[in-house]
Amino acid sequence: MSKDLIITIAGAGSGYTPGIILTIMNHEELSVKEIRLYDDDAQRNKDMELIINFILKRDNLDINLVRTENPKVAFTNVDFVFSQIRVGQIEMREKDEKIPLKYGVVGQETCGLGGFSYGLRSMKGFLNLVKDIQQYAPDVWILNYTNPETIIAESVRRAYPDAKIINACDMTIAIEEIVANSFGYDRDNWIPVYYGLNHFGWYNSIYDVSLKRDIMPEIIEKIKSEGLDVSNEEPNWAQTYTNMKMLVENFPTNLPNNYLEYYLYPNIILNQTNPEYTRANQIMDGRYKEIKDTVKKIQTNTDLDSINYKSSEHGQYIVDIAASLLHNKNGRFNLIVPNKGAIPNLREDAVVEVPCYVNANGVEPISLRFDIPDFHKGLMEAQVASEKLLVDAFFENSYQKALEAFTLNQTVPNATVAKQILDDFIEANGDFWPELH
Ligand SMILES: NC(=O)c1ccc[n+]([C@@H]2O[C@H](COP(=O)([O-])OP(=O)(O)OC[C@H]3O[C@@H](n4cnc5c(N)ncnc54)[C@H](O)[C@@H]3O)[C@@H](O)[C@H]2O)c1
Ligand SMILES: O=P(O)(O)OC[C@H]1O[C@H](O[C@H]2[C@H](O)[C@@H](O)[C@@H](O)O[C@@H]2CO)[C@H](O)[C@@H](O)[C@@H]1O
Ligand SMILES: [Mn+2]
Repeated sequence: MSKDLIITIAGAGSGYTPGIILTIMNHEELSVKEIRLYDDDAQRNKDMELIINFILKRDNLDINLVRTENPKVAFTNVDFVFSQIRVGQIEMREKDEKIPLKYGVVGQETCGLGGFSYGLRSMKGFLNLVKDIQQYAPDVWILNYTNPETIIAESVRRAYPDAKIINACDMTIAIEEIVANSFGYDRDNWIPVYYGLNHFGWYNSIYDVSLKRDIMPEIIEKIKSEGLDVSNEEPNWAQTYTNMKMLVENFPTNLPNNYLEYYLYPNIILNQTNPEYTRANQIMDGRYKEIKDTVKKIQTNTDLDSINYKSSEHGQYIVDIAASLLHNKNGRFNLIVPNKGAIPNLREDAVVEVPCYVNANGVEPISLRFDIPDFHKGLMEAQVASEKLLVDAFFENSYQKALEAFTLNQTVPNATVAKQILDDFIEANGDFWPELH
């Protein structure tokens, strides 16, 4: 295969970049001649350039690597953009998590009010990114991981309805992976039927083609009796997957997305959270430190054998989507798309996460053959409405809509607290947020 593709990674300073590039380089169906690292933080971009150059040389991988902070250079003549930006970086994530916690409310990156604070920031930065991509590469496919994904997807749909964007989340494959590994299944045999909003959904069934039955009921029983095997997980994710047992004990009809813990059990999550040292602090001391340590090792030529970035499920998922588009493979992926009847008894203008086929013509969502239960529908309707109000607030510069969004969020006990947290976030976000009046 002759090498022809150019891929740009936007938000290249992210610690996910080495895993994504290693997946690209080892993928049999993608023949890439150039990878461009694009980030608006030159230092983070340079650090990643150094790491990627080291890996390419070490592994004898032949590719043209370009580093740029200039959108024109990043996007001209490119075939795919993989986007994974974090507007405001980790320092603002820390505020997203800690400000609600001051008021006894869940503080999380993508769920609850932390997710709304991130959402208003992320929409502003992401829509600028899409504007640049549209200017220099109007026909390019954007494969997006940038969070919070439902809010991003809704805002792009309103501002750039013709943009070719696929919004994907790695959470469901991570759930499937840990379930399969815990109980000895082969998930290559699975046809999962999943529905929801991003970080807010449930499995309806998991048909195993080799066992010739829906194995979701027995998976739920196994989680109830044995719990998931969290021995290979870092402590934060181990706690999350351990909490899945409680979720299925109380709601045993469907395998849930773990992120529902923030909406169904905020009381328990608050007890498990240290308001002085949140997930952002763990990442500063983890992924961020690993990047800096790796740069130092390369610069000082020491301990190079310990540099251990690997291809991962996270990279595999987005790269497989690109291959399915390129080679018309009709691969099946859970993606974040306008509902338009895919979930028949949910408002058609919701942005939902459902199984989709991906081919040369883009994304073809699968319509469920059943109505979702009232419990899920009720939870989702409140979530959809609150997320839509937040997007309205962004486009209309409306404080009132933002307050309504915050008040309606199911992690919030009352409107007084919603207003206090909103006002704190306005101050903390400054120019990262649109003006609200
Ligand atoms: N969808 C998923 O399932 C999934 C999985 C993992 C991470 N994510 C998301 O991917 C993103 C990256 O996560 P991370 O933890 O690696 O973050 P990170 O902060 O380590 O890296 C993100 C990079 O984006 C850069 N950036 C910020 N604004 C930018 C802009 N306007 N233009 C170009 N670059 C910009 C930053 O400088 C930073 O280097 C986040 O949005 C995160 O929520 C999503
Ligand atoms: O707290 P972080 O930054 O480590 O993770 C937040 C992201 O969590 C999900 O992705 C996980 C994935 O589920 C896990 O198995 C592994 O692959 O790492 C991923 C990132 O840590 C979630 O889907 C993302 O949207 C979050 O950004
Ligand atoms: Mn996700």
